[in-house]
Amino acid sequence: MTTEHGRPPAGRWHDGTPAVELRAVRRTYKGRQGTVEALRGVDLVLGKGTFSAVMGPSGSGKSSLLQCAAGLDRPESGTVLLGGQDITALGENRLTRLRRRRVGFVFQSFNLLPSLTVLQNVLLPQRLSGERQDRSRARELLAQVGLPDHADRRPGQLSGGQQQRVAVARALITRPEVVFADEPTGALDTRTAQEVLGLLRQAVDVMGATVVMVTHDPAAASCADRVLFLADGMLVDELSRPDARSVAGRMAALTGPSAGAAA
Ligand SMILES: Nc1ncnc2c1ncn2[C@@H]1O[C@H](COP(=O)(O)OP(=O)(O)OP(=O)(O)O)[C@@H](O)[C@H]1O
Repeated sequence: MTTEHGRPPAGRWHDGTPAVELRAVRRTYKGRQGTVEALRGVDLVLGKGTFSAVMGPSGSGKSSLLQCAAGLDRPESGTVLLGGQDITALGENRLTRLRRRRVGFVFQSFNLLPSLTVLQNVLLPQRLSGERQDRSRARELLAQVGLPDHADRRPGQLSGGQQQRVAVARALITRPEVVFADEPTGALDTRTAQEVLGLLRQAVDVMGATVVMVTHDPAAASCADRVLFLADGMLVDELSRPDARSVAGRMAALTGPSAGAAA
């Protein structure tokens, strides 16, 4: 796998099948300050084999959207479907099993286990879900993310960019239908960020995965097929085949002095 990414070969894997669907999803938080409506009725369909970026001002509901879509959190009301299956109707144990087998995660802070080797970290989702641990696939993925000789090292011996590559390999080990990435490049320098984005892009283009990525960075968002813009818990805009300049322009409209009017 190279780490370059260009424009997606549009629709190579995307046949119109929905990978993730949100229907009238609401999420509220009750706190001392009162009730916060983090998501106020979000409807969304993300096609199989597509790369979507989620952007919006701070507090607009991006993480809440990702958490609900990934089955890490439950909406107050509304429905979330993964591969056509209603995950909001599942009990905790079945939801956990489904997440482990069918969903991959990449976080800003890498979240590798320091006491495990790189190879063991990549195999962890299979170990947790009780599947056979496929060491040859793990080594293959490590080679694809550019770390063929790092399997026996510990995460602490790797750079931030290398750790995030391991996290991408780990996210892909179970051949998940959807990879959810929350600010995956937030802790990386520009060049390393581009390399990690290239790996996510290739997961879509080569493996047919569906990627959903929250980001604050217009350059990162421009690697996606589609950018969704949230404001005040609602989807207010979107861009297809984005470039960094147009993404930055839309964001400025949401965060600038007349943002209320734009949203
Ligand atoms: N656990 C919680 N308890 C109370 N309020 C919460 C909680 N989590 C999120 N919120 C509130 O819900 C709203 C949406 O939060 P969310 O984290 O989804 O936004 P975000 O767009 O991801 O923000 P950021 O870009 O700053 O990470 C915010 O007003 C936030 O304060």
